[in-house]
Amino acid sequence: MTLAQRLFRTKPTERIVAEGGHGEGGELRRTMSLWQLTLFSVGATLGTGIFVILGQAVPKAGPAVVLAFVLAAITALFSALSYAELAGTIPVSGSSYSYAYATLGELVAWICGWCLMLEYAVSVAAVAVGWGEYLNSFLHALFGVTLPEAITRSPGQDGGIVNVAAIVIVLLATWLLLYGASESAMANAVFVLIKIVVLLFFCVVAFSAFQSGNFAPFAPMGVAGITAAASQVFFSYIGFDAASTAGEEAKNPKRDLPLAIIISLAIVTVVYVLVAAAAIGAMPWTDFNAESTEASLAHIADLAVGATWPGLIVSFGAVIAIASVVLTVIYGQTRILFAMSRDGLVPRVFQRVNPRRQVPIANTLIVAAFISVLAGLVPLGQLAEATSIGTLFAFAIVNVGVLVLRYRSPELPRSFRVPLFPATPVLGAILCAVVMAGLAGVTWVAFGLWMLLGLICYFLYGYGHSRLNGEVR
Ligand SMILES: NC(=[NH2+])NCCC[C@H](N)C(=O)O
Repeated sequence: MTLAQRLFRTKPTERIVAEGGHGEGGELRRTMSLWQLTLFSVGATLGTGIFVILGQAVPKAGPAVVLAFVLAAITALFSALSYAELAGTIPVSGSSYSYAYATLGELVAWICGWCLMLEYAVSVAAVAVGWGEYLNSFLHALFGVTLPEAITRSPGQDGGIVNVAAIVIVLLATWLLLYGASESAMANAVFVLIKIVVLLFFCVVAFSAFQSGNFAPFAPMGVAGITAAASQVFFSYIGFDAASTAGEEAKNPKRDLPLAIIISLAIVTVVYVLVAAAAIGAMPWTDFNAESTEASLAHIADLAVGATWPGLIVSFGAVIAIASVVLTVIYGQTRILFAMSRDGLVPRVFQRVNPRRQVPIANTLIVAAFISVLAGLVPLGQLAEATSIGTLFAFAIVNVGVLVLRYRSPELPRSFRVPLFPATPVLGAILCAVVMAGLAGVTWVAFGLWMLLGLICYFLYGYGHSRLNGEVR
């Protein structure tokens, strides 16, 4: 087999599907229903983006931040449709990694899996840091005390030594995941309902102090401001694809995965646009401070009512909301590694399943340890951007994957088809590239280094251990 043949060999779709659910030592269990999958995706999506990043995006676009949310949603929608098609065709746990393996070959699949580590593991670390801030705002509103900065901030942020709060939430989520996927999904469902109710509560409170004058001038920074804000808030939409990592634990994946992906994106978009409009209506945009990572929604709720209890409720909602992001995204990361391990591209320990719990225990513990170190020690502002660039790259690959699979295997049964093919996936890939282009230069450099590291790992390990070695396609 030549080098090129090895790098671009694909794994047959039927074989990927047939291997679904099987791990070493045990099987994953199919327990998740459509609504659990939908809440899983909402759980992985709705979090720091609206509770923390909204406050930082407003100064970029002014009241037109509402449009920035719509623009980011449209970008996400194209990719969501492509995800839906591939998730319905190849319903396994590896998400875009597995789709790339079936369509674009082993090397691209590896690169995609490597990007997913930015989307999942690295983003959890970023999100866990936001959790500490809302925890403090909650404790402050309830008891008038806050935890010392030394243990709620990362080194490099003022006063931070180790972000113990971020580590604690990662460990709590891990503990729940070790219990089992269906227990985790149940807990997540409760968390998601709480966060949606709290955000609706915020809307009611903020709309009660609504000043339509706050919306004029609507776009003080012009179109450039809106697109800059859209690139930033794109982070808040990442996660609608989380259901695609649960393909091997879904009861009826072919029907439910596409639906879960699209419904969750719709829910999240409506909530974001409402919350953004309510927030601007209640507080003049010039009062938002880009530097502050302070619990901005809680502050607005307090202002709107002139009391401190609304902020207490909002902070509580944020603590729960962000916890559910941490939970679902760690889950996703473990299942992606599970799929990669089954293909031999990462060590076998990641596919070992505990037969009693039906959970990949060692895998979960390794992932949790890695994320804890990252969350505790790395200042994560920039990591959020690294997450976005990696995610957009993976999304672009999914869009291309739809095109390739339609031409190469038109006969495959597809439970969902993107409308207006081929325009939709082509536009989807272009939009990803456009948003990527809007990210900062340092983010690109970091991304380049990350990719280089990934290639080194692939050639040192995956290339030689791939299960496809010895087979040519
Ligand atoms: N793969 C993921 N779902 N990562 C988490 C993304 C962050 C999430 N959208 C938030 O706003 O908090």
